[in-house]
Amino acid sequence: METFETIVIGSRASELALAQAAAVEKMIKEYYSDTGVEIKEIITKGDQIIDKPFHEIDGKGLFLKELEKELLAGEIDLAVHSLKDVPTELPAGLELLGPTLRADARDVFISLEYNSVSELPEGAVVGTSSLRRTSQLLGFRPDLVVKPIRGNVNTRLEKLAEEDYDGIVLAAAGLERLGMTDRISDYFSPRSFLPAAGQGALAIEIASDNEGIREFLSRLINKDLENELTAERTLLKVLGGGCQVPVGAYARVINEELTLYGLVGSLDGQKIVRDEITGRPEFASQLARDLAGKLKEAGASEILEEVRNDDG
Ligand SMILES: NCc1[nH]cc(CCC(=O)O)c1CC(=O)O
Repeated sequence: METFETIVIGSRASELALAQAAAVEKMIKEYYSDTGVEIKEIITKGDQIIDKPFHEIDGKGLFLKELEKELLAGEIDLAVHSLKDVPTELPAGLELLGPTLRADARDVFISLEYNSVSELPEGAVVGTSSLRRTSQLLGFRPDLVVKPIRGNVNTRLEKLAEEDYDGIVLAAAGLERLGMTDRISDYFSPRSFLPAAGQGALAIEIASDNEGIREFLSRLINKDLENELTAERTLLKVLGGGCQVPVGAYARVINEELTLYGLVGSLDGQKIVRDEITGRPEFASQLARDLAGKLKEAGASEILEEVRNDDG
């Protein structure tokens, strides 16, 4: 097997991205103590647009393009991303390695005054720009006012303190990576308030022709995690989604059985279709297709069609 003196990881320059790259660096060093790791910071287009919700910007792969150019040019060996920000289809010549690490997949509620969403007074204002979070929040509290909020995790926490939000919803994983879990007021159960496909997991992207790095990193891959994420991402893909659709997906392998939970919801939370499926982990993608079929039968396609039309 080819050995590497130094592996170059490309990362966005944000604090969260750098923390993710550092997690992969640490992991590589645990497996290969003699290999050096260098982190190359790259500013992406997505980092420069801060004033619009994700689903309004020419979204797909916004944060990835510059990193992908460097991968294809052989300037970096691998790029680390939050898996949930990686589109289900990648450009030619690039691929994801099997997953290695997943932090807490749950969404969390953060408030300076209230311990949970149920404690919020009628008409309270909750900050999120995610269609998936909006639908689920309004699904169990139709009286809430959902107000868009953007920026990185730190910016959103500042807005919570300075603007008129009673609470915000974020991913636990981001806060965990930044060492800020003490800000969390409440954790949503991932089986009832479904996270985004791949939430909390790190994706390692490589150039497909870089067989050396693929083989070198293959022992970092976690098989159960790979099946869980295959199930979640296949469900999202079959339902035709990216981060611009109100689709939730969450899978766990327990005692050699994989259970996949899926949800599609309208933006006002009035129509929510959810279901789950259990089977053998190695059939992850088939299970996801079957669950997508069940969700469609229950009305998911109509809901997604309406959301697309809403978007204009
Ligand atoms: N949508 C933005 C985004 N992309 C990745 C994370 C961090 C969590 C993760 O790695 O899944 C976040 C923040 C959030 O959703 O609160």
